[in-house]
Amino acid sequence: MERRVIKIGTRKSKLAMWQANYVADMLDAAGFQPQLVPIETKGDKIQHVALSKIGSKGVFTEELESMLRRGQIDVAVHSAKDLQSKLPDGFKVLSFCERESPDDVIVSDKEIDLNDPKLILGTSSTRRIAMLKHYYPHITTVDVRGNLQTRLEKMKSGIMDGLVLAYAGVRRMNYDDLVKYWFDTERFIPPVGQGSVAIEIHENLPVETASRIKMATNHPLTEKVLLAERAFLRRMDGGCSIPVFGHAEMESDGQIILKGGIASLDGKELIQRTMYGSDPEELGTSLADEILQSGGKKVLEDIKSAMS
Ligand SMILES: NCc1[nH]cc(CCC(=O)O)c1CC(=O)O
Repeated sequence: MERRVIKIGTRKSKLAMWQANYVADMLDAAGFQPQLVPIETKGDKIQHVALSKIGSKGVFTEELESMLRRGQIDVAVHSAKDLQSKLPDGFKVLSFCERESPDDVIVSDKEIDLNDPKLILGTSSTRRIAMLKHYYPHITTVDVRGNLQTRLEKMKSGIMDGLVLAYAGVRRMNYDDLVKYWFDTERFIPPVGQGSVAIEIHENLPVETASRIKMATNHPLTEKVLLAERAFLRRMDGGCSIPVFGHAEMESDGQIILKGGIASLDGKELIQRTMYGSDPEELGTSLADEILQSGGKKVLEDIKSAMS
């Protein structure tokens, strides 16, 4: 039988290419003929502006989605964390690949003492900044954007002592030996989706092909917890520039445990709750409602008005 070609749309950064190759390998093993189609997105081109200021949702996904819609690619590979919680009409997440550790770490070429009153850490994430301000108010943060390689160069030039990054990306780029501190998942809850690679498709992809791709790439356990996290994010109406965090795991009895919350931009307020459930959508939505009713709504509105 002829191997069906699957065109995989991806961003061009090294990490994005790692993710696309990871999916390509799984498709190859399942009898497809994968082909990478690397493209540059708006989010990659605008590097000097903080992401929270570019503002528009989907700066990393729009171009890939228009190629999916036109059938120029069959699937788009993203970090699950970069995918909007509400996809445009006609699109869906087909697969969530097996999750790597979702935690944040500090990467540096020297030892890091979190109690050092002069410590300067690089990050552009409003969530990481708010969390740092909350738990370590003496730490100074500086904005740093660009791909992992660019960020590491900026760090080595001495502007900052270390970078706060997702361990998953660090691992995939083989920078394990630069990890100097591992944040505790219980306190420093990661963002929704961190650590999992997601495959997005448009509904015009033939159902038969879609289901074969899903069989070859989807990790059902990861899918279940990610659906809970994403339902939570959708209800929170967060967007990537709001310090919303959420992380779900499967308990041994088959229940999902979902922890999540929101912080104010200055880190002074941090609302966090934990909930158990078996239906991912219901669980995610209930946790968000609980947080919104417990002061989260006010925090969210204050952030939105500060940003507009
Ligand atoms: N913010 C960008 C981004 N998008 C995905 C990852 C890698 C981790 C992942 O795939 O979840 C990173 C780097 C980081 O946050 O340190």
